[in-house]
This record gives sequence, structure tokens and C-alpha cells, in this order.
Amino acid sequence: MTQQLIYALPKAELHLHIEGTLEPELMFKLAQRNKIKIPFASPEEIKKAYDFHNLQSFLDIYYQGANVLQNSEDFFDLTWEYLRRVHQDNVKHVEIFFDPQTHTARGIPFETVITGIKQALDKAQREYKMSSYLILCFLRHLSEEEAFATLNQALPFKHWIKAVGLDSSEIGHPPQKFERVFKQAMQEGFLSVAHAGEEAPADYIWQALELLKVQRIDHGVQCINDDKLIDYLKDKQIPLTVCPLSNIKLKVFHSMQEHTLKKLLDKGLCITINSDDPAYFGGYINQNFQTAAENLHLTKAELITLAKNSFKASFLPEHEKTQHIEKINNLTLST
Ligand SMILES: Nc1ncnc2[nH]cnc12
Ligand SMILES: [Zn+2]
Repeated sequence: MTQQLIYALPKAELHLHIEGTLEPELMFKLAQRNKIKIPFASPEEIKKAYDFHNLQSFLDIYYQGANVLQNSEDFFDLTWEYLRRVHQDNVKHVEIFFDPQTHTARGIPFETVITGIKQALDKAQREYKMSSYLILCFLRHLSEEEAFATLNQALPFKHWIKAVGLDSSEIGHPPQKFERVFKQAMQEGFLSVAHAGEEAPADYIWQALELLKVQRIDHGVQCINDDKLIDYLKDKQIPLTVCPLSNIKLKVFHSMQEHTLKKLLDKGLCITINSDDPAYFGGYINQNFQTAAENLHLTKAELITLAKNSFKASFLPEHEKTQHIEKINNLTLST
């Protein structure tokens, strides 16, 4: 029943790292195609290595996996596999993160990365009528100078990129470190988001809001410890792009029953459900909805709110948001 409702709801995915959709089978295939050595003899062996105890232990494996991505065609295949997969989950709009520094640091040109991804996004628009935006993420463990260099590399492709974001190792790399880069990005016309309060305290969320002036917070679950922040997020309806399976795999919460997303929803925050790095965390968007629904006893009305929030929190123009939300309203009436 719940599964049918989750499938039936049109959804937007707003927190998705394209490099995190690299399934072991594709990693293995690309390693062979590009003659890249990986320390695994089969896709099954790759899967066995996915046992994480925190964000950093995941990132080490995630950056290593990305080494198999070499040509535009590889980025196309990666992106197309993801879009094909979430088309089956009834996803109508995606806002996808990509990490150019993971690739340019290995000598892969920015252009190679973005053209491969963009061709797949265009194909999904044509074949599935799925809309999309790209969000360029700066790696926060690298320097401000390197982030500025990446922003400059992005400028010739500005028309393909909606927003900038901030990801990678959070603790020790506060949003403040990128205040000037985000200011420059804003002047270039980009919107902005940032990972904040995934592992690090609520203060990082305040910094992302006040210094980086972000429109959304990625994760943000640590806000639960700061009542003033909760009131602020509620009053301003600043969305949190929450990723339930990711938070369990990376031990942000011990179990799904302890996840705070329902508490935040009850408090009136604009919460959305997303998959983060589905190839590594054991599920795409509908699986995230399903596991959260089962363990937190989410009602039908709450699942509908979460789907509507995904469009409300998106960067789509207002009239398109309204169209998607109307479709959900009509669907609700007929079920
Ligand atoms: N969950 C996450 N947090 C920070 N950086 C990431 N890069 C990919 N997934 C991430
Ligand atoms: Zn993320």
C-alpha cells in the first residue's frame, strides 16, 4: 500500500551526487573499458568493501571509485543509468551535484565531465520529459584558491549550471572558508546550497545561511540541537534535503527508528527525502521513502507532504512547481 503510494507520487530529487550513482557493475565495466586498475576482482568484491563507519571512511572509497571515469562517454553512461533508474521511481525533476575537482585533479578536463553529464540530462528531457538542473559542488577539504579556480573553469558553461554547492569532509572545513567564493558565484548569477549539519554541529548551518546565503541546506539534521535555528528554518521555510539511508550507513543515527526527520516535519520544517549516493548506501529515492515510512510510521498525508516539498524546495520556476503540486493534489483525490 505504502509502496504503491510512494511510486504513484511524482517526485523531485534535490540531493544526489552523480559520482555516488556509480554502481559496482558499471565501475567494474569502466575499469575494464579504460584499463584502470582497481583493487577488486569482481562487482561482488566491490560491494563487500562498502562498510562505512563515518563520512570520511565513505569518501575515501567514493573518490577511489571515481577514478574509472575518464571520458565524456563514461560520464554520459553514469548519468544515463541514474536517470533511467529514477524514471522507474516516478521522478520528474532532478537537481544533480557534480564534483569537478575529483576529476580535474586527475587531469580530466572540466569540459569532458560536464558535456557527458549534460548529454544524458538532455536525453532524459527528450525521452522522459524529466527536467533537470546541475549544481557544481566545491570540495571543502581543498583550498579556497582551488575552489576559485574551479569557479573560473565553470564560467564558459555557466548556462548549464544552476547553482553552486559545498560537499566532502565536513568537520574542520566550515562554510566560512568559502564565503568569498560563494559571494563571487552569486555575482555570476548562480544560486547556492551547502552540505551543513550532516556530522558537524548546528553552527555550520548558521554559517551556511548567514555567510554563504544558501537557499537550501543539504542534510541539516544537526539542527535538532538548536531551537533558535529550528524556528528560523521553519519561519523562512528553508528546505533541508535529508538523506535517510545515507545517515544510517554513515552512522549519523544508529538506526532508522532514531532518525529525526519526522520530528522535524512535525515541527513544520520543509523536509525533503533524497538518496545522496544511492550506489553506496543501498537505495534510490523510493527506497529512502519506503524505509523512512516503515520505521518512522509516516502517514499517507506525510508522504504526500514530502513529495510536494520536493517541488516546493526545487529551483524550478513557480509556475512549474505549481503544476507538479497540482498533479499531486489531483492524484490524491483519485486514490
Ligand atoms: N554525504 C556526503 N557528504 C559530504 N560530501 C559528500 N559527497 C558525496 N556524498 C557526500
Ligand atoms: Zn550529499
